Amino acid sequence: MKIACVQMDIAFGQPELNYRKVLDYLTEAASNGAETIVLPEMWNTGYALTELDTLADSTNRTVELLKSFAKEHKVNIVGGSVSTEKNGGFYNTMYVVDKDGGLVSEYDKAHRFCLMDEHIHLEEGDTLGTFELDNQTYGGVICYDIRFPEWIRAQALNGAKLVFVSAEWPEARIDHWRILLQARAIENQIFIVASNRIGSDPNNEFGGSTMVIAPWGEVRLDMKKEEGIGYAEIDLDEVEEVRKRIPVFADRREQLYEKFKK
Ligand SMILES: NC(=O)CCC(=O)C(=O)O
Repeated sequence: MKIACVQMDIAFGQPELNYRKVLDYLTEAASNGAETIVLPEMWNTGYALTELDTLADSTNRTVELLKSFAKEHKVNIVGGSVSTEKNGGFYNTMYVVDKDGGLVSEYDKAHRFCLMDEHIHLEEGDTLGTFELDNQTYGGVICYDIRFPEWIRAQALNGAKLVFVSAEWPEARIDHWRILLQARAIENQIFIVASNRIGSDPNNEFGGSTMVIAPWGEVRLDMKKEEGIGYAEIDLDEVEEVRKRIPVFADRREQLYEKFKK
């Protein structure tokens, strides 16, 4: 599978500019033969959280855009995340559409990041975020979620051989980003495909380092701070090869862990 990761700057609080830019990137990736395209976190508004009442997507605009693009270009899209308004609150929502234009996942970020005020402005999600594309199970999480190993493990235990990550991760902690992503790949023996933004907003400079990491831990793509699209070829059979080499999942002792759970 040819994967395209979009690493872009996001215009703070300016959805019109961001929708146009994302459409251009989707068009470029599809014309270069991508089968699955991955976008970063909160790409419609950035972290303009105090303005969500006027800026968040409350009309299904993002879903309609992704669905029609996917169907026309026969491409899967892991639509990063966008700020949404639904059920009387605001959410940080990842939409995934398949190449027939079907919505296969709507995942709301489960862990709110207080250093960026998410706990004040956003509701938390409570679904797992696994989904099916081309008869394979995948996982999807958003940024801060990667600090919770049990959350990614839950996705792996539910069959995800690859977990997509969409992020707005600041440069100040980019070493954590890189190490955490590699750890999540190695401990779960899965692919991690992670798209982060670059540029800055009034509060943070963002660190890029969009990466694809293989189940043995090798970095197959690292975009550093370059704006644009990074491509990688992925063969999910590698997951089984690594699990044969070191049978972590067969050796897990679930009952032992339950015994000492606090
Ligand atoms: N947007 C986010 O969730 C950022 C998470 C982050 O920066 C971290 O250190 O964790």
